[in-house]
Amino acid sequence: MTTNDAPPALRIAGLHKSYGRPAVDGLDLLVRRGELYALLGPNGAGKTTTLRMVSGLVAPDIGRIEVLGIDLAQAPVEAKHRLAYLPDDPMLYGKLKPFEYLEFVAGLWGVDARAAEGRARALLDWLDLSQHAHELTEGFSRGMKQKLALAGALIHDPELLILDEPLTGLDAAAARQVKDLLLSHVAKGGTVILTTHILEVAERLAERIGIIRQGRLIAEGTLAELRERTSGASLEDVFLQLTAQP
Ligand SMILES: Nc1ncnc2c1ncn2[C@@H]1O[C@H](COP(=O)(O)OP(=O)(O)OP(=O)(O)O)[C@@H](O)[C@H]1O
Repeated sequence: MTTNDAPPALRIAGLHKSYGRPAVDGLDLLVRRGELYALLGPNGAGKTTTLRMVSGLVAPDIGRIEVLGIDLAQAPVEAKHRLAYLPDDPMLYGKLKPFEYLEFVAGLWGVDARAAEGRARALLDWLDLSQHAHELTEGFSRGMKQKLALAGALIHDPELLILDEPLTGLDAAAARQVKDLLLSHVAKGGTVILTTHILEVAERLAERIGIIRQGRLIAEGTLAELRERTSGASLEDVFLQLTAQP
């Protein structure tokens, strides 16, 4: 099977989830392998709920999710092994040091200890956390915790990386490190799906952008394609036009 025949990184069809009112309301989405895809939408549009369903943390009411061609409902363990999900409020274990945390996460994924050690070192170096290797994470700043959680998400080298607001609260240097890491993941053939309210991030990083409103995909394309659909000059103009009520 060639790469072109390979199933997409993510295929979502007819996805619904209601909490009394619909949070996700008939969502269809396709993300190709090797793509960096940004999912945008106003507050409460259903972005986090979608990502949580794709990660297997929340069960859909109706709909189908395929991760790299694997049906999440039929083979949840196999599908979840191929992805990593970084929530916007990741949980770390405060009494662990960065290496211990990464070793622990690697163990959960069944990564060989030696491979995990090398990978942990490389990730901590990349994210500029090596000088804090001997400190407990409970003393880390929010940005440092976020970077360590990202390292944890990458420790088993997932093909599909799903991130909810990965750059919120990071300073300029940390944001650059994280962006470079995401671009490198994609350059190596991995896929990244992220949500962000920082439109500049989507503008600069994403190959394609999907905009959801009230649980449905209302527009999708490259920035140039989205601009063509509207009279917007910037992504902010496009976003505000497309998501304006009603
Ligand atoms: N566990 C839950 N229980 C009840 N309602 C929920 C739950 N999770 C999400 N919702 C509701 O579903 C809707 C979509 O929420 P969701 O968090 O997916 O939106 P979002 O696009 O990620 O928003 P934001 O940009 O503000 O993070 C909202 O109305 C929210 O209140």
